Amino acid sequence: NQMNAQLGADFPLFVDALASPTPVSIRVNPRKQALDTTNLDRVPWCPEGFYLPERPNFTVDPLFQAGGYYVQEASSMLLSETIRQTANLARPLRVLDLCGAPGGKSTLLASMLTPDSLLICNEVIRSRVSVLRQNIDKWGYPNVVVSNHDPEDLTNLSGYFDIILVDAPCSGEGLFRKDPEAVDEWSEANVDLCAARQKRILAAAAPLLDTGGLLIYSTCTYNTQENDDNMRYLATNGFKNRPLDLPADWQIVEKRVDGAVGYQCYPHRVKGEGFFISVFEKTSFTAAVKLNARTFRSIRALRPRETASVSAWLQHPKAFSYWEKPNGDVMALPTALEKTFLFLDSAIHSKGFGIELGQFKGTDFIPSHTLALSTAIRSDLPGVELSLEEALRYFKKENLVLDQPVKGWQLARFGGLNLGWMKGVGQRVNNYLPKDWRIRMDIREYI
Ligand SMILES: C[S@@+](CC[C@H](N)C(=O)[O-])C[C@H]1O[C@@H](n2cnc3c(N)ncnc32)[C@H](O)[C@@H]1O
Repeated sequence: NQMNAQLGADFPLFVDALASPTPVSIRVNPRKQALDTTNLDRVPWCPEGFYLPERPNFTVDPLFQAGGYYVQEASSMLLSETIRQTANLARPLRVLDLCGAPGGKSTLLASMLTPDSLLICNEVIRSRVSVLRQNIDKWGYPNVVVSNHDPEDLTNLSGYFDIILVDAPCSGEGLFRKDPEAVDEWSEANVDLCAARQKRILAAAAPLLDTGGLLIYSTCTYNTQENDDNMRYLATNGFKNRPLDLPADWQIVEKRVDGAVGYQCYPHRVKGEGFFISVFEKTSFTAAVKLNARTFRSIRALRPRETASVSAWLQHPKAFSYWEKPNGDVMALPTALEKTFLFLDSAIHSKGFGIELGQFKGTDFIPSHTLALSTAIRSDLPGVELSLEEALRYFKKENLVLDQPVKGWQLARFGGLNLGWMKGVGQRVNNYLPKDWRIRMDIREYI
């Protein structure tokens, strides 16, 4: 009934669209270009977004496992055009993705920012942080931090950010076609709960922005109790709405509420699911918190000899400083962001920043999987280009038997992208894929 009232004459088209197949779309990683996109249709509002003619099994595509692309619903890529029209992307920005897991919009944001920008990807639900961490590791950008905080718990970062994305937990009406579980979870009581929760998240996000900073509020629902009421809440609580200029042929609907405008994708108008987005600029002021941390809490700087050995794994070794955690993990921090990380180290519980390089074991250095996937790794390290069958066996964590014997640390590669580490010992090649990255499905029909 709500949708009927909202859409009027369009309602039957909307119902028909819900019964039609879900479009499949991906967004490529601009720093790991390996996928041939020449024959793919483009997502109009995102230069890296493409539609696939059908849904392949992504798990068994090594390019997907290597972070060459992310599988993302097309409407939500509207974030790309939204940011392009409202932010100055040429300068370093501090960006917070407050409701981050599983990381779709985080990886989109990472792709758009300058390398000396900071992106914090936060997720409050602890069990969802590991999938976020894994997707961020796959994407491979050194300027991204993962954190696990309740939005109300980030007051140390008051006045700190240029952009905050609140991609809010919502009633999910826009996902009814793609995800039948979203239908079962819907109830009027849940809409009430989501609307109130979103308001609490927006209220917690507001003080974290600098004056003039952008608050981007998005949901995957059509519900006016969520989208409209929260736009109204922002417009009357220290924020000025920032309209976008979207071409009419994109068929994205403008939703006006008391002079503020948000943008709604409907599945009968766009090739994508239901999605809503709006942008607000902060007009009020919140004082920043001063923390005078002079040293990191627990990591120690590596000695010059250790630094010389580990820095050789990176393409631009001088762009990083080198550190060790108490558990022996060696990390590289981008020097442009060292002061920022020092501040963050005392301000938030981070689930890792910089690049985890690996660990010293006696005279050897065991490189980490994160390093293999990082865009900062040296491009001329020894490696072996695997066939599809070998790559899938690699992801099953099998020890490969290669045509040519190899010695020492080798990158397993596919389509030019790094998949992870192997080590040649005599005739054998040991597989260093971490256990929790192993694919569990039966690969026999794909090789
Ligand atoms: C729509 S999803 C985010 C999707 C993600 N931005 C992406 O593009 O992949 C909303 C996220 O908010 C988180 N969440 C749930 N309750 C929350 C709360 N009270 N505060 C902040 N985030 C919350 C959920 O765990 C979920 O990961």
